[in-house]
Amino acid sequence: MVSAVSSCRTCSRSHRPRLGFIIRPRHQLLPLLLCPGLRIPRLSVLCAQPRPRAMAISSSSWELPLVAVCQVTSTPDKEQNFKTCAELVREAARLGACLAFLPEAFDFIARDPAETLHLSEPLGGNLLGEYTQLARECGLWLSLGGFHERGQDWEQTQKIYNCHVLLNSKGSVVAAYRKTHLCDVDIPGQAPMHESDSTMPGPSIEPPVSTPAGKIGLAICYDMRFPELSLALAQAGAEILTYPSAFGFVTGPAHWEVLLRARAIETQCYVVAAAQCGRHHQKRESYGHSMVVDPWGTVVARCSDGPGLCLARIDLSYLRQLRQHLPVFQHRRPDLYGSLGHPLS
Ligand SMILES: O=C(O)CNC(=O)[C@H](CS)NC(=O)CCC(=O)C(=O)O
Repeated sequence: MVSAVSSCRTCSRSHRPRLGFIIRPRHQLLPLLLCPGLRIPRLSVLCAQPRPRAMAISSSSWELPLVAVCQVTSTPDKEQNFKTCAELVREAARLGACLAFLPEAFDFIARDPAETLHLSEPLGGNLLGEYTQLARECGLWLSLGGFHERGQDWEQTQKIYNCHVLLNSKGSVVAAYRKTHLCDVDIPGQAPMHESDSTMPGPSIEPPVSTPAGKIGLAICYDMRFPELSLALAQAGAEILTYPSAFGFVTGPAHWEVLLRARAIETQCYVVAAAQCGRHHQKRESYGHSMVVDPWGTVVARCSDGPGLCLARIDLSYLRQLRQHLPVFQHRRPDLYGSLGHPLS
């Protein structure tokens, strides 16, 4: 089967396909023929949609939008970080993704707050210019998960925003969300995090944005601990929630996957979480485990250890079916606990 020459479903040419794997319901791995022209970076898992048995498959999964989740180890070296991210984004485009997600602090992870401030840039700076060109060159949308942004108030505050920027395939900024919950935590066994030393909390939640993969609600990392935000985004129409992250090694194993799956199940959204991994410098290390969760709560794609990417298809007809079968948003009791879902209107 591997050596047969056939018409490729990825590039439509005839060639000898190469063997990859697809995850099936209940975590069976099934062999899959992949396009050999594509250099697959450290593990790419293409995922079928696991569904509850009763749900029909309405369309061929090959027609569904494909998204790529990039996992990197940012360091204080901005130029090198850009090179690594750009390589993954180009790979995502070659693999057919319409949207690539980069993690929080994709631009850099500095050694201390002073270095963070020193390396930061405004949205109109050089780095965003390079990403604009990259989006255009590759013809895909980019979720830039957490950019250290010098905002309009930089001169007065001398602090930055942790800004999640969404670029369309022409490289235009279509949304910018500034992290609203800052991570000021001291957890035994993990380096203390005092994000507010260098960063201002964002003033608002952004309405979900229409993209080729679905309506995206923007959030960042620590925000995932606040279901109020994800419910507000879901009630405002989000179909995909995004949590670009840099989780630590104590909270990571305990909370990361549980929180992401809970947010997916309770909002009935896809959840995309691109993560930092590995050692950034002497004082900082991140947990990795980038993943995509479907609205049923199944992890449909995950990155392996180290930098790389994984891919998932987004099936909005499945999401709509699931919301019909399990209409939790019609069963809420705001008369008992108030309404969390209308701050965006
Ligand atoms: O520092 C930067 O440059 C970018 N910002 C971050 O990495 C932020 C603040 S230190 N990290 C988190 O929010 C981790 C949350 C976390 O680990 C948890 O919720 O358990």
